[in-house]
Order: sequence, then C-alpha cells, then structure tokens
Amino acid sequence: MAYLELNNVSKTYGKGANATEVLSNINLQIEEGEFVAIVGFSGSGKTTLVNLINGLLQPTSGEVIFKGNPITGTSHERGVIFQNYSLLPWLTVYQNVSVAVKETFPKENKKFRENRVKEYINMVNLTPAIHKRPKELSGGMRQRVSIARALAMDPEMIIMDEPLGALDALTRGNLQDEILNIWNKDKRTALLITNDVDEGIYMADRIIPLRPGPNATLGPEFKINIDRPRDKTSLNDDPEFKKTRNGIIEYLMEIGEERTTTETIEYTLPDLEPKYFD
Ligand SMILES: Nc1ncnc2c1ncn2[C@@H]1O[C@H](COP(=O)(O)OP(=O)(O)OP(=O)(O)O)[C@@H](O)[C@H]1O
Repeated sequence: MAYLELNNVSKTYGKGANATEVLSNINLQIEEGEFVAIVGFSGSGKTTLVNLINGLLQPTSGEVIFKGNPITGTSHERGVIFQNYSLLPWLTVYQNVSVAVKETFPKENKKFRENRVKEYINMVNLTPAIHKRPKELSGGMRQRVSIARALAMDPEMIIMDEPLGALDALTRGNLQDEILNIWNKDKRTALLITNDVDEGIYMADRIIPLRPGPNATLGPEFKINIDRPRDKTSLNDDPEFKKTRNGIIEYLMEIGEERTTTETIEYTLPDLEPKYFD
C-alpha cells in the first residue's frame, strides 16, 4: 500500500440538474518521501483535489487513503500551503505563526516554541517584519508567512496549492529551494499543484497533468530523471530537462486543444422586454 492513495475518486458539486462532476475517476499513488507535482489548467479541479487530500472535502465516490486509513478530516500530519495565504488579519507575523506552533506543540515549553516561530520566520526572510500585521505586508510577504506557518507545524506531508504563483521570480526561486531543503532534510512527502511546468520539473520526482474539467482525470505521468540537487542555471541546457519539458508541454497543448474544440457552452439569455425611458 502506498503512503497516499486515491482510488477511483470522483467529486461532484451540486445536486440534480445542477450537479457537476468536477473530478472523475482519479487514481493516484504517492510513496513516502516522494515529491509529486500536478500541473493543470485554471479551473480544472486542482484545489478540489487538494481539499480531498487535506480532508476538507470528502469524495462523492472512491476513497482517499493516507497511511492505510481513509481520510476523514484535516490533520497536522498533512500541512497545506494555500494559494490565498489565509492569515489572521488582526495578528502579527509572529503571532500568526505562533498560533500554529502552539497548536502543534502544546506540550513543548515556551522557549522551544518561541525559537521555532523565529526560526521559520527567519527562513522566509521576514525577521524585519516580524511585528507587522498582514495588511502592512505585500502579497509575496503574506505568502511567505503562510509558508513559514505551514512548515513550522512540522507536517509529514507538505501539500502545496500553487503557493508561489503570486511571487516575483527571485523570491519564488528562493522559496522553491527552501521547500526542497525541508522536504529533503526531514524526508517529507510532498505534493505540489502548479501551473508552471519548469517549477514542477525543478522540484518534483514525477509530474502528472490534470486533464481539464468537468470530469477532470489525471493524465500519464512524466518521470523527472534529473539528479538532485538540481542546478537551476544549468537546467535549461540539460537535454533531459528539454526532453521532459517538451513532452509535458506538448501533452498539455494537445489536451488544451481538445478542450477548446469539443467544449460547447450554451448561454441562456434572460427573457427581458426592452425598457424605454422617456
Ligand atoms: N464548493 C463548490 N461548489 C460548486 N462548484 C465548485 C465549488 N468549488 C469549486 N467548484 C467548481 O469546480 C471547478 C473546479 O474548481 P477548483 O477550484 O477545484 O479548480 P482549480 O483548478 O483549483 O482552479 P484555479 O486554478 O482557478 O484555482 C470550477 O468550475 C469551480 O467553479
């Protein structure tokens, strides 16, 4: 049995005539210690998939199994870095991370917790902003707080829902490396949802495309046969990188075209009498 398993998972939103099956028949196995990336189009169901694995949603059919047991709710063992930072606006950077650390390590002493909060804030280079509130931070800084908060909780599995999308290239690159360091050093398991193929190749062991929804399914996996640690600057010239990148992009273009040629959208216009005003 794999560390995480999704067996024939489907998720439908709505009921009766309004029902839409967003995900259909998703099968995914992730082994302990693996880093898997899922790439997909906007609106294809990526966040729905993350929430099923996180335990915020239950599948309509099929099963999501974590370490041999069905997932029935959220757990500290699986830490999620969300797309939209979800910080508590009335708390400072320190306090936002501290709340999470307190919840995860209730038995540890104050000094341990303080050190842990400071360590993770420092890791995302936010020590100078430690006493600021979210409204005083840029979008990128807020996302860094949310990364520090998730990682400070010491999750066994790190689940990332497009966590770096809003960041500038330099910050994005640094945080990719920080996440990889933590994953590697502490032998975590990681699932990254991204729309950036290069990011997926740089970080993951395997990339799996999510075919566009409704009825989104997972496409064939692409193994990344590039030794670690990977070097960003020389990656562009690596023949294996080019081959993998081309393969994934061609596949995404193919399914993207299918989507635009087979999709029929019907719009019902409101049946309104024109109204004239004097
Ligand atoms: N609670 C809900 N009720 C009804 N429909 C929903 C709900 N949540 C999501 N959807 C629909 O399911 C589809 C997939 O949404 P989801 O957020 O999982 O996609 P996504 O790939 O993460 O999108 P994006 O890349 O834009 O963030 C969308 O069409 C969305 O409108």
